[in-house]
Amino acid sequence: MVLLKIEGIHHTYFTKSSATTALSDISLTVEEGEFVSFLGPSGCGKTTLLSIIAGLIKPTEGSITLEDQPIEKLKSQIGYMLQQDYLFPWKTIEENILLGLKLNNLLTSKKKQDTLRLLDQMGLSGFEKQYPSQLSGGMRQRVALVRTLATEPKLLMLDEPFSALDYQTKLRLEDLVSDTLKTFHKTAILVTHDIGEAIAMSDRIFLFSPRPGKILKSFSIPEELRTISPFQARNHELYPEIFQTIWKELEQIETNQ
Ligand SMILES: Nc1ncnc2c1ncn2[C@@H]1O[C@H](COP(=O)(O)OP(=O)(O)OP(=O)(O)O)[C@@H](O)[C@H]1O
Repeated sequence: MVLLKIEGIHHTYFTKSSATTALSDISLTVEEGEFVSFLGPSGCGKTTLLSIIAGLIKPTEGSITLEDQPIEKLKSQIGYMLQQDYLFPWKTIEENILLGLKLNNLLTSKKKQDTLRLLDQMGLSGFEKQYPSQLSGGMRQRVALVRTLATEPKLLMLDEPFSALDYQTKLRLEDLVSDTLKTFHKTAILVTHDIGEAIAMSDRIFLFSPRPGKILKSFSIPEELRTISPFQARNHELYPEIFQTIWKELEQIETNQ
């Protein structure tokens, strides 16, 4: 079933003296439970597209629907995990993860129990009363994931959520995020510069051209990789071949620039 439908998106930023076209003719669909990645050169409009999907920017042209309804009406159904965790430093971990539920008047004792159980599943039991500054970067990103999942969003936007982490933590977190999203059958869009991460985590990858961003190609990841963990996928015999194919496409893009 199609969850997200993007049709004919164009976007131009206008300032007093200039007009910058960031996106041109973007159309795609994302199925419920699917994990897709946006991969492309810096400045090709990936963040602009995420902001449009999130309903934060109105596109110059085109439409976006979530379950056939205009996205503007469904902003609360979208969850975020960003490069920075944006946890409130003066609130405890428990207060941070329950904040979204509280603000949306959704906090019940059952929801609280479910959210604390999720924190436990993330290996963070015992840290409820601690403050973000007492946790490592990887732990804070796990807290951010619990906070995001607590409100049960239909669509998750992951904007380079692992890029500020050290390599080992990043690999571990990729596995944890992938496993959690599969368990909850969540739909997600990942923006990344990391080809390996996109291959290891995604069902499909959309490759963007330089600005104005267009979708040049989409790659469907073979089932053999999709049914194993990202770490295992990075070690699968099919992985280097897919990596090479995407690498060559990106090189081609640079040559044509
Ligand atoms: N508020 C704005 N006003 C004017 N131009 C903007 C604005 N925001 C982004 N742009 C321009 O639009 C283009 C796309 O920017 P965007 O941040 O979406 O790209 P990106 O692919 O996410 O980049 P990166 O990978 O470096 O994060 C860039 O040329 C950028 O300079």
